[in-house]
Amino acid sequence: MTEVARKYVFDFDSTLTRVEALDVLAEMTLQGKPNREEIIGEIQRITNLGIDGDISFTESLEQRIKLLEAHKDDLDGLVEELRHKISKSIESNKEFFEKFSDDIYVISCGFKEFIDPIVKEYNIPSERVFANTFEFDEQGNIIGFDEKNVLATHNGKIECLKNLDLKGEVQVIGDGYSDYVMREAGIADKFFAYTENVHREKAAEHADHVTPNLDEFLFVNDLPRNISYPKNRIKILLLENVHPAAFHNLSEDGFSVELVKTSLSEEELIERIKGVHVLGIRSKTQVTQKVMDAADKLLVVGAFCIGTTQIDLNYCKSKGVVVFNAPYSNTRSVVELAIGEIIMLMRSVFPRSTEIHGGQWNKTASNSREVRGKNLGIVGYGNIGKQLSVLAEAIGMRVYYYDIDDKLALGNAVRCETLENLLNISDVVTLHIDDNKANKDFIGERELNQMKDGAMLINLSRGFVVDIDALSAALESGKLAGAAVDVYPEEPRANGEFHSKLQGLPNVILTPHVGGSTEEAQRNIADFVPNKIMDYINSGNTVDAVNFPNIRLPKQTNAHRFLHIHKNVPGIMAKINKVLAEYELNINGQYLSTDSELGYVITDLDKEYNKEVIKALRKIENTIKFRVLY
Ligand SMILES: NC(=O)C1=CN([C@@H]2O[C@H](COP(=O)(O)OP(=O)(O)OC[C@H]3O[C@@H](n4cnc5c(N)ncnc54)[C@H](O)[C@@H]3O)[C@@H](O)[C@H]2O)C=CC1
Ligand SMILES: O=C(O)CCC(=O)C(=O)O
Repeated sequence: MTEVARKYVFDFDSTLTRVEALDVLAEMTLQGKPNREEIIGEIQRITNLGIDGDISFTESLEQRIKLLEAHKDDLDGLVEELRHKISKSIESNKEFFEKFSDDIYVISCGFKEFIDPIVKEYNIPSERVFANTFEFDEQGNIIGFDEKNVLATHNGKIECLKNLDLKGEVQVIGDGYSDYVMREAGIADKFFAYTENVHREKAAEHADHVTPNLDEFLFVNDLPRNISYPKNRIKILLLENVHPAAFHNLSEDGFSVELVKTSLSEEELIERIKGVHVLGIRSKTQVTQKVMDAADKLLVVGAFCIGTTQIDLNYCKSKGVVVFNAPYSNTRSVVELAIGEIIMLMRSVFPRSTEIHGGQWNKTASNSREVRGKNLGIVGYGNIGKQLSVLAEAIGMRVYYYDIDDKLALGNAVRCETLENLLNISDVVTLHIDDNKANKDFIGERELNQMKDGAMLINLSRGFVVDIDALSAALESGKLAGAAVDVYPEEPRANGEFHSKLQGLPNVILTPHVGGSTEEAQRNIADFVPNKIMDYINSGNTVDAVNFPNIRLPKQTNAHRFLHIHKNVPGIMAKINKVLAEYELNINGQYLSTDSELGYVITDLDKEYNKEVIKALRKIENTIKFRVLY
């Protein structure tokens, strides 16, 4: 890293700290006053007018101090409060303040009485803090400020910085008007609009660079920092209206997140994927080879659902892109819908409902049966199938299941050796096989004919699993007495018009792929998948990845972490370790996880090393991706 003879001038309020100190002081001193909220609101309004340059700073200060009614004794409490309100990225980058201590200044229109003790902990001595000072009366009440101080005047920071006559490039880091005018006046060389705590449009417009946190500032200036790559530079694109909590979780961690309500076509996605590090989708978006070829920065795909066949998993893997899904978050929702549909179909509730909506009263018991004692055939005894098995038994059904794998029968469920056996005996057949493309037309004319006369079929798995022409023929002929279908061979990318051969058939429940669409499920997914994404981006963990060797790594403490993804070819580990040995790295730990095609090796090492090793590791033949984390 190059150390340039630069000077760094920081603002205090809303930059070094997350708050405006006088607002905090007001909260404290006005406690118990009946019109407290009103006065605090007024103080904040005046503060903002001053920051944006809409009233003179002296005026803003005078008005606020009058409203504050503060005392000298309140200041200790204020300092204590402020200690807990240091900006997150300032707090995590103490190393910069230590190493560049001699070049860092604070110029603030706040007050030395509370700034000095706070910034002292960041190696900024009182003599490099330029701020106002309070005036007290004999009882210690704060009655004003030193009006002779340039910082108590309009554009006082310009005057203050001019008087300092700093040598070298002067960079100002702040959030408001009084900061960017130093740059405009030509006294500072660069202004960085600091938006970690507050985003002021005017400041951003006048900035050489908008810096959402100190990580970004340190990154663009190539200065020592706590984190290898600022998270705000990691772009996340979330499609298909995923729950807003996902946006919240990922933005809270510092990532730049964009939400799109619908899925995108291949062409649209090819356009949008450029520069994106993380893509979040549900079941509609196809992540094809063409999309992956256009993805120049992609690290992770998050499927905010169970199914992953919409993603070319192997191609993602060959590009070193990890895919996560949410294998259990909506399981219960699908199961509850299946239970509801079994009952609705058996009782012919939908035909009765349609009749009465049409103004027809048709009280009848024909084609209306209890589910108790009836045979339920579950095809696919996985997470959904098993949970459905338990609930169906609880309402008195006899459960049969068929699965290609050997599965433990829960409760009294009975395994069927063949699909035909299950179809022959079931009153209701419900499909919960996985979204494997080999399951296309799994239920066709032959299978429907193997079902009992008057039986019902439920498909909550994938549309292509059932031959829709055959199903509609079986319903029209009366072979089947009803069906519930949630998934279709072709589904629209956004809400709107939709057509299916099954429309208008009696005792057929049609839903628009909402098996997993409950508030609870979407909320669960919005926690589960972002956690997996963050765990991979921040630490390299691949636990529960669907296309990648899984590894749970120990916590990275005081070390740099090299993540090397490569084709699993003979001799590659030896090459990696040869490079590490050549550069004499002090290795704290090394972890390896492989499958037949891919190797993922993680090396934790001491922070001090020759950075040329990174280039050497990237150059190793068959390297797919390489990242450094700290
Ligand atoms: N409608 C909706 O909104 C939702 C649909 N789903 C779909 O539900 C399906 C099941 O989900 P999970 O239970 O979580 O999956 P899972 O992977 O836990 O279970 C699937 C089971 O099907 C079995 N299987 C696969 N192919 C088979 C075949 N040809 N014959 C017999 N058994 C076969 C597997 O061995 C496995 O036990 C998936 O297709 C998923 O995409 C999941 C959530 C919501
Ligand atoms: O809710 C979705 O978008 C898809 C639900 C689903 O089919 C799944 O989780 O596999």
